[in-house]
Amino acid sequence: MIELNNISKSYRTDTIETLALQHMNLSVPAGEFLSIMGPSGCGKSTLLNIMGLIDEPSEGTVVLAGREVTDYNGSKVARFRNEQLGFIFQSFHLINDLSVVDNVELPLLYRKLGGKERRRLALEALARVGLSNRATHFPNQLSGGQKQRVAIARAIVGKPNIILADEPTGNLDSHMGGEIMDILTRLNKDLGTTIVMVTHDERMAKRTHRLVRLSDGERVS
Ligand SMILES: Nc1ncnc2c1ncn2[C@@H]1O[C@H](COP(=O)(O)OP(=O)(O)OP(=O)(O)O)[C@@H](O)[C@H]1O
Repeated sequence: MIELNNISKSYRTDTIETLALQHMNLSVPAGEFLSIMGPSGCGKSTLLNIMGLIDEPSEGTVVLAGREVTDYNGSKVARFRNEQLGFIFQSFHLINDLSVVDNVELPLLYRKLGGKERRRLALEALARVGLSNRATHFPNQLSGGQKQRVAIARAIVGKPNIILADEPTGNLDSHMGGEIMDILTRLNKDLGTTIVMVTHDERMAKRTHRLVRLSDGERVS
């Protein structure tokens, strides 16, 4: 389902070259819930961004949903990302001027769907994260845990095969973080969504199927 083949990534500025990932191989079967851990700066976000087609590798190939996507660009990347991938970030990335349900509908604006159908799907996604009763609220009227649940609803509204989550519980206390893990676990079990999650929290990582540890841009276990 996700295959990274011999991926390296270096960032160049005028004076320095940083090797963020070195010859990384990783295969994530469909339906797996995988966590990635490692010290700050070891390349976790870079890895997730390459899987999510947000960043391009300097070397190596990426296969997602059976397609070699390394050379995709422009509208092809945008479309593939919109249809196949859902993203969740540590700091939620909600739009404060839009209501909860409008935030959730955003990824659907790029699909050929009528307004009613978009609304129905957004409400269905909100029900899945237990937030039907907050649809007309605005993000600043919600707790951190609720904001992250809205972000999850937005990530799943387009029914992606893969969810990429960068420290989804990083800004939450352990109780709220546990609730977010409950929701992700349920999505993985009920819908078979493949999830790759970067975390700093061993307790969250223990709740996933497999843990990959990185150090200095390489897999160590
Ligand atoms: N746009 C960039 N330009 C230059 N260097 C970068 C860039 N993005 C990341 N790096 C460098 O690449 C390395 C890996 O960064 P990355 O953000 O992937 O680490 P991380 O493991 O996610 O760290 P953290 O846990 O602190 O978020 C770091 O040394 C970082 O400084």
